[in-house]
Amino acid sequence: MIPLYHDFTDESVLVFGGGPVGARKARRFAAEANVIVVSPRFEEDDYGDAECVRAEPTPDDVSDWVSRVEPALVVAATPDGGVNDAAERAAQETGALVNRADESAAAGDGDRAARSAVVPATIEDGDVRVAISTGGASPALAKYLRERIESEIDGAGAMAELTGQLRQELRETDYTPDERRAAVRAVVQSPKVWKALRTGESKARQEADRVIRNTVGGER
Ligand SMILES: C[C@@]1(CC(=O)O)c2cc3[nH]c(cc4nc(cc5[nH]c(cc(n2)[C@H]1CCC(=O)O)[C@@](C)(CC(=O)O)[C@@H]5CCC(=O)O)C(CC(=O)O)=C4CCC(=O)O)c(CCC(=O)O)c3CC(=O)O
Ligand SMILES: NC(=O)C1=CN([C@@H]2O[C@H](COP(=O)(O)OP(=O)(O)OC[C@H]3O[C@@H](n4cnc5c(N)ncnc54)[C@H](O)[C@@H]3O)[C@@H](O)[C@H]2O)C=CC1
Repeated sequence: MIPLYHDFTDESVLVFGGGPVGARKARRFAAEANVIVVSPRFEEDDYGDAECVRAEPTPDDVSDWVSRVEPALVVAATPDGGVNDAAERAAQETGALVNRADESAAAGDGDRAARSAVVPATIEDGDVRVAISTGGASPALAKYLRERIESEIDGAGAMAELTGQLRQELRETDYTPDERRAAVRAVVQSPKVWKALRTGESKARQEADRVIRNTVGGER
């Protein structure tokens, strides 16, 4: 499996099953996509901005839903293997991606359905995103690693913003490409800049300018 970041803006995601798992996926995708959840019951507190449609499709009904909604991604999160199988087939027939919540992807690439996608454990800090998958083998491990890495990358979004700005500014100077690279690397490695970004106690920008001066000399 190869990780990709997919932009779901203006796309639809069709979720079958409104239990805890369907609701979690709905919340996740509704941050960006138009999400429709089809389920006979909706007992969770939060489905994000998803549209919840009360229905209990049989396996035969599922492809009609998929043709009508034309989703980019189908999520199969019902406890009914027949419905989830039908959702997977319908997704494949229409060219949509499919995420099965009920079936371990641990079996290995050979046994995974075509067009199948796994939802990773994700950490977001501004434009910085870290996604962790165990290839389906151990979701609990993906969650545990996510919790550990979360504290590691505190401030990364702010660091991305700061160094994004610095990269632009350095392009306008007479520094050579090698010097520019060294300057940006020194900033992202600087414990003082990280500390300034995390605590807001001192000015991160000033600290970064100091690091750049120490690395490649004064203004040019
Ligand atoms: C294949 C995959 C398909 C998919 O859903 O995309 C899948 C499948 C299954 N999960 C199961 C169980 C659990 N899943 C979680 C949690 C998460 N599961 C997520 C993803 C994935 N789960 C995909 C693979 C990801 C990878 O590659 O690692 C996360 C990362 C993302 C998310 O879902 O949002 C989210 C953590 C989010 C976070 O906290 O950051 C917990 C932990 C908990 O709930 O505390 C448990 C209980 C402990 C355990 O079993 O490990 C079962 C057994 C069900 C049963 O026994 O009935 C199956 C089915 C099977 O394995 O057959
Ligand atoms: N991927 C993951 O992280 C996890 C996956 N699972 C798997 O995902 C499945 C769903 O998990 P939960 O939400 O905890 O299950 P759940 O049984 O609590 O909820 C399932 C939902 O599906 C609905 N449903 C039943 N028949 C349906 C149909 N024909 N069409 C549409 N909706 C229907 C039910 O009304 C219920 O709202 C489980 O059966 C399990 O195999 C379970 C735990 C974690």
